Order: sequence, then C-alpha cells, then structure tokens
Amino acid sequence: MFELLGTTLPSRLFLGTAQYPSPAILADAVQASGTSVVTVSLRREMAGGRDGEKFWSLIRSLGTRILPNTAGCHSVKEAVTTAKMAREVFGTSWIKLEVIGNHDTLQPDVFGLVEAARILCDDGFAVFPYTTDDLVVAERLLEAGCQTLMPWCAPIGSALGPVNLTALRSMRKHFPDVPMIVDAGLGRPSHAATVMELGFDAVLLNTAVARAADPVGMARAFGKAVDAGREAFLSGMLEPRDVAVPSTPTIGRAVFS
Ligand SMILES: CC(=O)[C@@H](O)[C@H](O)COP(=O)(O)O
Repeated sequence: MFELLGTTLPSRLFLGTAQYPSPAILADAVQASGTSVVTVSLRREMAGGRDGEKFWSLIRSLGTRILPNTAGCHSVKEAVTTAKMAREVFGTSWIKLEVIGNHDTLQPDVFGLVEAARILCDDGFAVFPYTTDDLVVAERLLEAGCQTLMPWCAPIGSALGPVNLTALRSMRKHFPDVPMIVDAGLGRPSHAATVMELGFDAVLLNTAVARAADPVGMARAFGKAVDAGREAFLSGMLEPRDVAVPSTPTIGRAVFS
C-alpha cells in the first residue's frame, strides 16, 4: 500500500496509456500490471484526433485513479491551460506537469516548470512535476507548493534506464520525506527494481510496456519488479564489499589426511 496525498494506492507502479497496439491491449496491460494510477495526455490525445469521448470513457472504465498529464506542452501558458482542461474532463486536481524545453531530448524546461507549478499549486492543483534530478530545481518546486516530485530516469521513450544513479541517490537522500516517483526512460523491469531499491516511492512508465512485443506480459513483469524492489528496500540490503567473505562456515571442516 502506498499513501499518497491522502489517497491509499494498492500499487507503486504508474502506467502511461499511449502507444498501445489497441484499446483492448491497453486495458489488459493495465489489469496485468496491477497499477492503480494511469496517466493520460490530454493534449496528445486530442491532437491525435482520436475518438475523444470514446477514449476518455475507456480510461475511466479502467477502475484506476487518473493522473492527467501535460505531455507535449512547450510553454507555461500551454501547460496551465491544458491542466485546467484536464481538471474539467477528469474531475481531478491531480496533474502530472510537463513543460518540455528541448525537442531532441524532451528535457523539461525547469524554469517554465517552476513557474507553471506555482500557478497551478496556487489554483488548488496537486502538481506532480516531471523534472530533472537537479536538487536546486527540486527545492524550487517544493517552495512553489508541490508535494511530490517526479525526477527523470532517462529521456522519455529512450528505455535507457537510470543513467545517473548517483544523482537519483542524492535526490532520495536530500528529500527523505517527499513522495518521489521516478518517471520516464525506464526500459526493463530491472530498471524499475533498481530505483525502487534506492527507496523511491513509485515509478511511472509507458513506452517500455506499450511498445513491448507482448505489452500485457511486460506490464505484469514491471508490476512484479516494482514490488520486488520495494520489498528489497524495506528488507535491508547488504552493502557491496571488495573482499570475499565465505558464505559457509570455515570452522568444523572435515579434515582429510
Ligand atoms: C506517459 C508519460 O507521461 C510519459 O511522458 C512518461 O514520461 C513516460 O516515459 P516513458 O515512455 O519513457 O516510460
């Protein structure tokens, strides 16, 4: 169980809803993963000309909490407007805030992010900011009113996994009480387990499941990896050592002469 902003979530895996081969596979993947939160891009789905209301109904029918996002927004104004539309469409004040600053890396524009976060927090939103692993930016987001952080793992869609474990470790250490969901760039279940072992509260991913050869199987695998990583974190892992330490007793060995 995961207590997040006064809500109890049964799973620590958040799943994106884009790029699945079909709506039926999306629904099956969500179920197989055990996720309790799905994120949906208002702007991208509308721009894609999907059958709007039909897609929103499918999302609502999944039985999970919905975390709308501002994916595809490149300015503060665009992100704020999209967040307000999402609040109306889905009846939630939760918003995953993305303000993209670079076309190639899809890196967040951290200046615009802080500005948009402040506007939305002041307007009563619970803002989940998609950010880098920069500690100063994280401080500014918290000062702006965010109660959660979503540090990146790697560029969106890259499947690279945690490219800067040292920075992620440092984020966790500096903000031990802030719920942190590692977002984007996870490619394999082992990546999810790795960040959960560091003590992060949850992970959010999309591409690695939606574009897998078998999205339903991959969704299930990610669900298990998130649980395994969390349990390992809670169980107290050994620190790696440079020297060998026998794992079987060395006293009382049989002597052959
Ligand atoms: C769906 C969504 O919100 C993505 O923008 C998110 O950041 C996931 O990234 P991946 O697709 O790399 O998992």
